[in-house]
Amino acid sequence: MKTFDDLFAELSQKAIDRPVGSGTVRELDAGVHAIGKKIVEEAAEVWMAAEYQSDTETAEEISQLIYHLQVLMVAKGLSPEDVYRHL
Ligand SMILES: N=c1c2ncn([C@@H]3O[C@H](COP(=O)(O)OP(=O)(O)OP(=O)(O)O)[C@@H](O)[C@H]3O)c2ncn1[C@@H]1O[C@H](COP(=O)(O)O)[C@@H](O)[C@H]1O
Repeated sequence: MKTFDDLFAELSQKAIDRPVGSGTVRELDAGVHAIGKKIVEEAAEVWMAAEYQSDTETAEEISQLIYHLQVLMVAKGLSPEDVYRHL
């Protein structure tokens, strides 16, 4: 099972290797404004799933929100430690 740190390491490597077909590379190229919009969209989907859908669907939406937050972190050059120090 993939953890937060595993995914972050994978996305950071994608940003360096830039493999063809990577959605992460596409999203990084779209820029912070586009990534921010995706985060807002996914956050709303988490909210709606929590109110009206199953726990499994809610967990899936949360995973997608985490993914887009991580893409933003990579775009901004932020590490997990930069975030953890505020927890
Ligand atoms: N965990 C994720 C992940 N979660 C969400 N997403 C993206 O976020 C989108 C969210 O899906 P939705 O159905 O909510 O959105 P949608 O409107 O249908 O999608 P779009 O039209 O906006 O692409 C998905 O289509 C994916 O593009 C993810 N994309 C990639 N990953 C993981 O990131 C890693 C790198 O992926 P690549 O860069 O694509 O190789 C791999 O381990 C992937 O499993």
